[in-house]
Amino acid sequence: MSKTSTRTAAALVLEDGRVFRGEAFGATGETFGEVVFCTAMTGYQETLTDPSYHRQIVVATAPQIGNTGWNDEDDESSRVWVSGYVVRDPARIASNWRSTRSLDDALVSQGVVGISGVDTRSLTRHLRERGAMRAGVFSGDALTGTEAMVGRVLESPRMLGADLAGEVTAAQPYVVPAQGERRFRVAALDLGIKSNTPRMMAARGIETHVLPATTTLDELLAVEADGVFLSNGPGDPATADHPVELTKAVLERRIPLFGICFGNQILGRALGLGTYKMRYGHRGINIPVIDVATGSVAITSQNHGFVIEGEPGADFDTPYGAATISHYCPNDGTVEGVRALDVPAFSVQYHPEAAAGPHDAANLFDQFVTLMEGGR
Ligand SMILES: NC(=O)CC[C@H](N)C(=O)O
Repeated sequence: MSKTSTRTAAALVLEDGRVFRGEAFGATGETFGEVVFCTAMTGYQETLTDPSYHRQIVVATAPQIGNTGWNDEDDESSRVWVSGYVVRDPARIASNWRSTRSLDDALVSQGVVGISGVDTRSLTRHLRERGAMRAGVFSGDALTGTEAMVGRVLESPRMLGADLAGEVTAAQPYVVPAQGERRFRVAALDLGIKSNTPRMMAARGIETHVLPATTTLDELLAVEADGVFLSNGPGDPATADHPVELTKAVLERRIPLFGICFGNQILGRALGLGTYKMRYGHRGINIPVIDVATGSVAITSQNHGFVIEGEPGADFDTPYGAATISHYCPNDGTVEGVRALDVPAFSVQYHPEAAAGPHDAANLFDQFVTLMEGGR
């Protein structure tokens, strides 16, 4: 149990000159990133520790944040990755049987600069209309004149063209064992993998070999895996040339392949599709996805700002045979999945590992198992 006692003024400054004033939350200082909003009502610990949010300042649209504190179990990686956190009304008292400290304390101890007391509804409407953009959070000595702060924001790097997987990937390969008997071995390219992904695989008898983003084809093949997994991750998929080349080699060899989010964008590129930056992306845990083949809807966890080009349900030719746009989002018609029809490969833009989020899509890990069974 702890509370934010001192009130230090803070400002969120957007690159278009709009300023939102509030109070320092977490660490005091300055931070920069692309400001994006996340509509999840729960799961802030998973969001903040998801490497895909690297270099992003996340705005929580849920007005009350921090109620369940911070625990030792729900981290999706070894640290908080968001570059800043914007909330309306932080809980003054954290209360949960698993909580070991407050959200504020967790942010302070990891040096993450945040701001509270912001009219996050107004901010979200602004971002929805103008699109995600660069921003900075300033407090303490860093809080200066608006013009100077806007200038600092304009000097910070853009998300378009950002190559960030190398900044979040594991330095060394490591293995997550299967639970119970080992049925399969998977080589997982870590572009910003979340902890729950190998856990979901382990529960299905998969031993996961997590490999750094710079892994060569020879190193990948040396794992002698039954399947290859392409993880989620931060940055612009248009920069992910090395993972795309690896993926092409995997498709040529007909090794079963499954990808999530960044991994979907990489498979899309390997199949010849382009990617583009969305106006404000999809970030939340109740986003609908339609499976074109069955017409069924899954409610899913998502966080992406880029997307593959394509028409839902359209088949297209690739160097590896035919492929199809398998899933789309009914909110805006954007592509949510792609599947190769002549080689064993598929991927989705959403998060079947669902940390946090609903479990509607968990069966995609079972589909990966089925593909690997077919590959034997
Ligand atoms: N969660 C992810 O893998 C995100 C993929 C990519 N960085 C995007 O924003 O679209």
